[in-house]
Order: sequence, then structure tokens, then C-alpha cells
Amino acid sequence: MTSNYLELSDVGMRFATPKGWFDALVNVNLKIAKGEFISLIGHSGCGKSTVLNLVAGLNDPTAGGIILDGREVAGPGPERSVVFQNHALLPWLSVYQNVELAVRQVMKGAGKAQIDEQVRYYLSLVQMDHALDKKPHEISGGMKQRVGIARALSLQPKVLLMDEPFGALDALTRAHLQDALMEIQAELHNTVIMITHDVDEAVLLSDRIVMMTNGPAATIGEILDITLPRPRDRVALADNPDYHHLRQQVLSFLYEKHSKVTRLKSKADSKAAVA
Ligand SMILES: Nc1ncnc2c1ncn2[C@@H]1O[C@H](COP(=O)(O)OP(=O)(O)OP(=O)(O)O)[C@@H](O)[C@H]1O
Repeated sequence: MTSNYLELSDVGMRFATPKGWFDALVNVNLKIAKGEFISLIGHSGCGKSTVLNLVAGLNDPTAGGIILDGREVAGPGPERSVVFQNHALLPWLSVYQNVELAVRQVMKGAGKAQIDEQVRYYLSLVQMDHALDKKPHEISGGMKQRVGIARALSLQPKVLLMDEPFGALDALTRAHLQDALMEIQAELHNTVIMITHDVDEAVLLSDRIVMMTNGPAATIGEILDITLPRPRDRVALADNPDYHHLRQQVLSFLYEKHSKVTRLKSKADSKAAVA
């Protein structure tokens, strides 16, 4: 397993604003191995989505660069698919057709039967193969998110990017989707970067948690290895002292080392960052 399948080197992002330049990110360095599940966590506005957008190729970094599987990331591409908090299914297409559209994108020239097999495979992975003909408005928010994940996976991306994928769901639905994602991960071994605000979710799902400092000029503060054995069971973890220790380390980073007080200080610093 190479530890630099995806590599962010000295990445910086500076936005032009009406008040001048705004340094959102500075010196972001991160090496991610193939098949690794990474969570990005940090206070609101610290730059998590900016990192994800850079890896997605939606923005170009203003400093440094990003290499994926030996190639520099330049612009968006199907090898980096994104799942957003609010599913972006096409409302006039059925569940099946929404995934079919993505499958056709990566299986150009494939026969109908081959495409059909792929569409059904990815929808069965997220347990949505019972609702192939339903339209998005006929299914729940959790189901829509499942279809969104199936669609993103069906692109067979080198990296799956998830921006708070379960943020809009109720706690029970969220737990079901986290479990589904862990099962899929065990089967497909995707390389994943997921943004979350949920400490328990980050510890449950991740191989490493990347904790970001507060902006402006945010960067990676600490990286925590989550060594809990897999498969992970949320109920069993509730009694696991290692789980509680890891959880505590994330909470300490967020609320002691980089709490709101630090953020107020950073705000004063921001005047220096906005040239
Ligand atoms: N296009 C832009 N132009 C100017 N500033 C921007 C732009 N995009 C993001 N920013 C600023 O960069 C900083 C990081 O934003 P970003 O959305 O990445 O944070 P985040 O950690 O994802 O926040 P949240 O958790 O609230 O979604 C913020 O201060 C934001 O206002």
C-alpha cells in the first residue's frame, strides 16, 4: 500500500474578496494511502470544503499542488466523485436512471446488459435495489442519500469525496447510513475523504482524522490514527476505553487547543491576512 496515492503538497488557497486577498488555507500537507478513509474535522469556516473542492478540482490551489495516483489534479473528473450533504439527484429521472447516467459515463461502449448489471450492483450495495423505478420525490432523505452514494461509487472513483454526507439526516437514519458505508468500504476499499462535524462519526468510520486549525490561514493541526480494529460495531464501541480515549483527543483538539477563544484571536489575526 503506497502512502502517497493522494498527496497534497504545501497547498494554499487565497481568495480575492472585495476587501482584498483572503488566505483561507496555508501549507496544507497530507499524504493519503490507497484505500484509506480520512475524515476532515474542524470548526465552521476553517476551510474543510475548500480542501475538498481543491481535491475535486473545482478550484485550483493558489500555492502548492495535488497529485492523485501520479498525476496532478487539474479540473474536475470522474475519478474524483463528490457526495454532498443534499443529494443532487435529477428529479425527473428514476433511482435506476440516476445511477445509469453515471454508469454510462464510465462504461462508454458497454452493452445494455453490462450496464444494467452495474446499476443493480451499486444500488444493491446501498440497499436500494427494491426501489429502482421510484422518482426522487417518492423516497425519503436517507434513501436519496443512499442513491447519491451509489451514483458516486458507480463512477468507480479513485477518491470518493464526501461533504457532510449525513449532515441533514436524523440520528437513526444517519447511523444506518454510517453502517452501510462501513460495509461498502469493507467490500470496495475506496479511498475516501469525508468532511464531518460529528466526532463520533469521525472516530467510527475513519482510519485517520485530520484536524484543522481555525481560519483564516487554516492548516492541518493534528492527525489522529484511529487504530480500532474493523469491523467496528457502534454498540460494542460504547464500552471500549480506546474509543473513548480517541474521542476525547478530538474533543480536546476542538474545544481546548482550538476553541472559540482561539478563534476570536484568529479573527484579529485575519486583518493581517487580508492584505
Ligand atoms: N469563493 C470564496 N471567496 C472568498 N472566500 C471564500 C470562498 N470560499 C470560501 N471562502 C472562505 O474561506 C474560508 C473557509 O471556507 P470553507 O467553506 O472551506 O469552510 P468550512 O470549514 O468548510 O466551513 P463549514 O464547516 O461552515 O462548511 C471561510 O472563511 C470562507 O468564508
